[in-house]
Amino acid sequence: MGMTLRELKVCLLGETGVGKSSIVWRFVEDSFDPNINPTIGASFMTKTVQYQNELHKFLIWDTAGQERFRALAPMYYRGSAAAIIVYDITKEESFQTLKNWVKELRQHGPPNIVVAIAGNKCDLTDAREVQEKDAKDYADSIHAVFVESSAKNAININEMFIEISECSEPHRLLLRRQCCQILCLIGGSNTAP
Ligand SMILES: Nc1nc2c(ncn2[C@@H]2O[C@H](COP(=O)(O)OP(=O)(O)OP(=O)(O)O)[C@@H](O)[C@H]2O)c(=O)[nH]1
Repeated sequence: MGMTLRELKVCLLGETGVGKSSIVWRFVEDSFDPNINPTIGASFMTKTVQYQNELHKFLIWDTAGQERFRALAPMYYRGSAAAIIVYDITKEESFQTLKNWVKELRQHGPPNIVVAIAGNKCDLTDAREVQEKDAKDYADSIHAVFVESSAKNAININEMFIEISECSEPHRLLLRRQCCQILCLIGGSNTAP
């Protein structure tokens, strides 16, 4: 029996150096490079995982966090089903930048985009500047998925992508149902499947 394939376009946003590329690298290749270079423009990767008898194909756009690339971001978040906004738990300023990304997505992003907030580098607890509870409360207030992650130690990376996929699912099923109804109407039937 064939499996259903679901495609999900995901973009990563957040200040430079918070670990966006490292998160993608950990998810796609299950590896970590402490000397990874800053992203130029954006990079694209895909990964397909099997989850509950379905194949979930993630189409991942990793954007560059450096200010000079900021204007490019809309090209990547437009049309995305989900956005992972990353901050660094050891840099309070990166959490403020995250809030600006949330505002921008609300104003200019797709209306039903699933937002996930990742407090990355949670292996560096001694240098923590952002309290987990504060970030979680903020994420709850905007109905976002929230994890503290470590690309270095492979904490909550796979889990976050699966959660994003689960959150996106009802919307996608709803869309499919609407498509079916439209097709039935075109075909002259008034009974939706
Ligand atoms: N300790 C620790 N370091 C990390 C972690 N994730 C990333 N880093 C390090 O943080 C630095 C920046 O990581 P990147 O993945 O390049 O960050 P980025 O957000 O993609 O940066 P830009 O491409 O400039 O936007 C690198 O030295 C990484 O090795 C983590 O979970 N823990």
